[in-house]
Amino acid sequence: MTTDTAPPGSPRAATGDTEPHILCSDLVRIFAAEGVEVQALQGLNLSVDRGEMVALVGASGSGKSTLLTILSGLDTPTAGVARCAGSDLLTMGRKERVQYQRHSVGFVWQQTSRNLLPYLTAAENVAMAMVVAGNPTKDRRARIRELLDLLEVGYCADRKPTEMSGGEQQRSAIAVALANDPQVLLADEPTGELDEATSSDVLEAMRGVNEGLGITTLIVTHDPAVSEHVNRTIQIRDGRTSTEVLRRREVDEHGQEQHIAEEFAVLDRVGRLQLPDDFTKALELRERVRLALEPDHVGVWPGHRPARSAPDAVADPTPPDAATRDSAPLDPPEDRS
Ligand SMILES: Nc1ncnc2c1ncn2[C@@H]1O[C@H](COP(=O)(O)OP(=O)(O)OP(=O)(O)O)[C@@H](O)[C@H]1O
Repeated sequence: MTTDTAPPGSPRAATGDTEPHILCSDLVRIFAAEGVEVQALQGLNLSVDRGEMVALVGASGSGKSTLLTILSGLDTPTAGVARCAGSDLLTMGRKERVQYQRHSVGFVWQQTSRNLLPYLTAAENVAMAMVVAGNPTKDRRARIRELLDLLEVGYCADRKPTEMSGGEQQRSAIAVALANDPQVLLADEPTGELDEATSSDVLEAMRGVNEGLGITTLIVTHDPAVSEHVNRTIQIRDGRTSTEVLRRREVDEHGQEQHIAEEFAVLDRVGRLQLPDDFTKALELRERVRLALEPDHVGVWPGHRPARSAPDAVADPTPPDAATRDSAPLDPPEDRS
């Protein structure tokens, strides 16, 4: 277990929780297929506080679905730490795993056919999730109505999936995922099969659920518009978290509300970080680089170019090639892809 201190002002600091609601530390998942090993997760670190809504983005094959499948309890990591809603996902036994899947997490998949049984209505689909989890029958009808109304699909209660639009199906799927009051909602490309306007509605519905019920929400997506609906977007690259964009609102000196987005590189416990592709390409950084500690930043220079004024960039931290890249802001990940 790694220790983790809640940053001041974070939801965890406010609630006094000592542990993030989702915690992955040096998480590894290796798949062996036809004698070849694939390292889908290569020491991934992730910390999400209770009540946060976070988007996970990244290129195809970067490990997003692998991570979500582990967090949903459907797959077991090869090594590392993975804890979610108080459960240890590496050591939990079969019985605990079933309880975890039924009560601690709710899941929404991209394919509506995987979320809803086609021969049941929306209300029956929610009821089925409750029955399977052994939830008491008392007040079940009222609870189903309440959930469908919350997702604004109360009028679809008696409709089967084929009688609903894609957006209505995904909203009903969210109601199913919430049937047993999970602490964490996980969604893998929930808007992957929807058009832009419907996607926005579904993401807004998820935000409503996150804010209204306080459910910690993690969404894997390729949808660049997701950034408008979450305060934190984490990019995964090659099985590791690489950058994070944090968004906040501020009122400027003219009383106008400003939306501010800042991108950060993720630094892990042992000091590793990933430089963005466009940075490494711009300076032809490869294999090894020169580093220098400055009073308020760390300089990085190409290792293959000779430093004109000094053979050792650490001894003389201002080689002429350094230019001013160290102060260049990172672009949002979606803008770079
Ligand atoms: N069951 C499996 N067996 C073998 N390799 C796998 C398995 N599942 C995933 N992988 C491999 O692990 C890597 C990460 O896959 P993953 O599905 O997590 O990526 P992703 O970021 O979700 O991609 P996409 O955005 O295309 O869904 C890929 O190289 C993939 O081929």
